Amino acid sequence: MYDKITPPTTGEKVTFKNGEPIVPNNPIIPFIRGDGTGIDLWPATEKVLDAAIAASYGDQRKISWFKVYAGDEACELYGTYQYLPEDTTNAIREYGVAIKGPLTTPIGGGIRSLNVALRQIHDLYACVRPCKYYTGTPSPHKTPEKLDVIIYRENTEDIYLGIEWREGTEIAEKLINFLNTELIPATPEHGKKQIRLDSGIGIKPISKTGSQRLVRRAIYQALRLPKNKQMVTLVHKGNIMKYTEGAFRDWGYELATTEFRNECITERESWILGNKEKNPNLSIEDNAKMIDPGYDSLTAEKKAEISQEVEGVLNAIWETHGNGKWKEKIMVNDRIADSIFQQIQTRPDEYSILATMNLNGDYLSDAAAAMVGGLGMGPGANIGDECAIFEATHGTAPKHAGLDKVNPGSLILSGVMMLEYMGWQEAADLIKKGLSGAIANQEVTYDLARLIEPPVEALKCSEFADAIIKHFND
Ligand SMILES: NC(=O)C1=CN([C@@H]2O[C@H](COP(=O)(O)OP(=O)(O)OC[C@H]3O[C@@H](n4cnc5c(N)ncnc54)[C@H](OP(=O)(O)O)[C@@H]3O)[C@@H](O)[C@H]2O)C=CC1
Ligand SMILES: O=C(O)CCC(=O)C(=O)O
Ligand SMILES: [Mg+2]
Repeated sequence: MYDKITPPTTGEKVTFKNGEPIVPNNPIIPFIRGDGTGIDLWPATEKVLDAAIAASYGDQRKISWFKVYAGDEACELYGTYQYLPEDTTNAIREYGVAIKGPLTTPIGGGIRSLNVALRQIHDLYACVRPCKYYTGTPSPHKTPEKLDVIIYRENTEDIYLGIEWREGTEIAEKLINFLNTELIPATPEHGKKQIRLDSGIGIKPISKTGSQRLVRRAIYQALRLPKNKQMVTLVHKGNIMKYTEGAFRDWGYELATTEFRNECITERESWILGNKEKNPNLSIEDNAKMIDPGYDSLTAEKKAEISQEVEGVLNAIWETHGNGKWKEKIMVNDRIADSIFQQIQTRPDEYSILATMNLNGDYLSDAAAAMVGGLGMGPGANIGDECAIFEATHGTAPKHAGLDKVNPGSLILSGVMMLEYMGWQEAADLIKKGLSGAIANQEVTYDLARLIEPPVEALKCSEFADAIIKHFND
């Protein structure tokens, strides 16, 4: 079945039922070492995962690792330009759960991202990136411990669909002419806008299906969190791009208030109910004024719309959510993308799950990781209904490659996410304990060592892995 790889002789496949993995005690897990610093990160990660599993379960549980190839290593084995062989995608499909190091993507020309290709091929529509502070981690932020968010980033559309045409090509020119002469004039709201002929063109599709399945996963995750963290924030730039970013927000709210009606309350609904709770005799119009401070200067039509909204909410959910019952529900709100970047810094503890489209989530996950110690501490997972691939938020960091230097914390914590996904919580907890112990003892790699005052001597990547294992016994 495979051309150049051979699965381990012992172990079984992970299977899936209703989107959840069923994990045997000896799963076969494909791994991609990765380009650049992958050569340093993967051995450190494998060592820590194996040690934690052995310490937690003895010989009752064990991963049989299955080496598969992508990126530079794949070209060495399979030949020129064979960056993502079918062997690799077939193995990931067959075994269901995989983990990978980073893979290089050239800028401008060259191959399209292998990382993105893997997410697309396996329909791993939710990119899940928790940003949580480990005590003692040096951070550029004053109160990093207040940040504890999980970014749910849509992982298959928006810029990831990758539909674009280079400036000057026949199709780009054809498309620009079609837009300028037919589509834009046919859409009155676009006025006299025209696209310059020397433009590259990219298409940014945001679908209702893609948005809602992502938000659905985010809400399910919120249901698993403690009550005070049950909050989902829809991140968008809907003030500028109404039918893509704005639609993402609207579809998110629609899902929350239909499929999860009993579990969710929106922020605006909470204001309407809260106003009536404080003053049971409040008129619909006065309530409308309170939820929309600019109410008095609105048109009659807009005022009527807001009053209808208030009346609609009271009629629909006063019985089920009123009299403070809404405080027990998942709070769904939304924030404009630029604003959320400052909000997570100025009011980090007011956020929990951030549901985003693709590009916003890409930026936001690096920025949030920086607050809790940097990219060396940023884990991630790409989750679909019948497959999952775990990988760090960062890339190949080529200038550090092969130096046994970079922080493996991000890939190790991605492994922790994998263990949790598999239900192997004891091993996951042991690694978190070891990591916390190493950091508290200032046994850290260069990226964290340079932030500590006074600076401490940095451990190598491999030494940090050993330190984590040593601190299992703290
Ligand atoms: N999922 C994936 O595989 C991803 C792949 N990429 C690809 O990676 C390549 C390089 O991208 P680039 O923009 O340089 O971004 P990187 O994330 O690879 O690196 C940027 C900087 O982040 C810091 N950093 C990254 N990883 C670690 C780590 N493990 N420990 C400590 N610090 C770390 C380093 O900062 P400093 O030097 O200041 O210490 C590094 O120079 C590109 O080809 C890009 O497309 C990018 C993102 C994700
Ligand atoms: O695939 C790449 O090169 C970049 C991917 C990326 O930035 C991400 O997954 O956050
Ligand atoms: Mg990124």
